Amino acid sequence: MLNVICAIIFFDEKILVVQRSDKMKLPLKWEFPGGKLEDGESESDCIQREIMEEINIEIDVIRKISNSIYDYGDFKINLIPFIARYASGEIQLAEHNDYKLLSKSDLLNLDWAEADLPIVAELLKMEQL
Ligand SMILES: Nc1nc2c([nH]c(=O)n2[C@@H]2O[C@H](COP(=O)(O)OP(=O)(O)OP(=O)(O)O)[C@@H](O)[C@H]2O)c(=O)[nH]1
Repeated sequence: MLNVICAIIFFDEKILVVQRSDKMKLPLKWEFPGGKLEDGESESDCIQREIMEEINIEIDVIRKISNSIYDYGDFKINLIPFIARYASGEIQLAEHNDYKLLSKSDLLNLDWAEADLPIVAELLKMEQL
């Protein structure tokens, strides 16, 4: 099983979501930025590294929320989400096709990677960070 860390990054009340490119696995699906945990790496180091590599910004990690295990058929993932706050830098996409800053109530309108759906549902229920 693949351990993937992702970040739900708040810019004030808005949340950053990114769209996979048509050349990636799960083409054009929306997800939270992140990536695979490397051997010996802490989850917190992993998410800060991935966000800098993919989005070019610094974040403050706040806390972990419930993980989501999903079997895509050809691979199975354990998706581990962290709530975070934007700290500094300008968004520049290295791999993704597009991004949006959305309020919580708009999240459900996207075509999400399946593994993200329980995470989006939990986020919608959350009263505060
Ligand atoms: N970063 C990220 N990955 C997710 C999410 N949801 C989800 O199913 N995934 C899947 O987790 C897998 C690992 O993420 P990745 O970004 O490191 O993988 P990748 O396919 O871009 O890289 P690869 O081509 O080297 O395998 C991807 O297949 C991706 O589709 C999510 O919210 N964020």
